[in-house]
Amino acid sequence: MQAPFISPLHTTVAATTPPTALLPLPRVLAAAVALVGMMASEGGEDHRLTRIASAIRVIPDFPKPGIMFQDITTLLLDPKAFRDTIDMFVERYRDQEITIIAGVEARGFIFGPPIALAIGAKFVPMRKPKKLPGEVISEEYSLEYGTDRMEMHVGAVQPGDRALVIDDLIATGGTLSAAIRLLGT
Ligand SMILES: O=P(O)(O)OC[C@H]1O[C@H](OP(=O)(O)OP(=O)(O)O)[C@H](O)[C@@H]1O
Ligand SMILES: Nc1ncnc2[nH]cnc12
Repeated sequence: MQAPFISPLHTTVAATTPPTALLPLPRVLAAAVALVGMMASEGGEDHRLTRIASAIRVIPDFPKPGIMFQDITTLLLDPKAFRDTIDMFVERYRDQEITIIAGVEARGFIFGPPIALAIGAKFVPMRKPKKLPGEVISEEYSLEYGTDRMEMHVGAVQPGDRALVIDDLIATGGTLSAAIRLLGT
């Protein structure tokens, strides 16, 4: 089994300290979702994690030297591991009054919608620049290998909404932080 990819924000941001005080409206149950972050914080307590961890392929030096790329496309080829992944998030968040799943392009678009449907929440896409047709708000952020900008439709989130951000992993945390700032805006 590969070594779990460390996702330091998951426990502090998503699991234990929702930064609702920082972002009063809409309330953001911050959310991090890093599949592998969950593995790192929960160890081997759930037998499903072993299969999920094994299903994620690690490709060294992609897209540039020094990056250990965590490839979730191999997880998608394993229906049981994919199902277990969705189920674990649903079990964790279904009773937390979440009204919005915010999925980060592109891999948050794979995991976010099934979780949203299962918990009865709206799905809000957080997109790369110039993809959304309506009025947008945007945030720039730094990545492990570059910079990017994220956009969200104005009005997608209403006061009182409680949002969960879904993505496949956290590396620097820049993407997740940008998503939280956007939702707070
Ligand atoms: O914690 P961070 O350093 O911000 O990195 C994590 C982000 O990087 C990856 O997406 P990427 O920007 O590569 O876009 P993609 O999903 O479209 O490939 C990943 O899916 C996260 O969104
Ligand atoms: N190490 C990594 N693996 C997969 N996607 C990433 N995005 C940023 N860093 C990454």
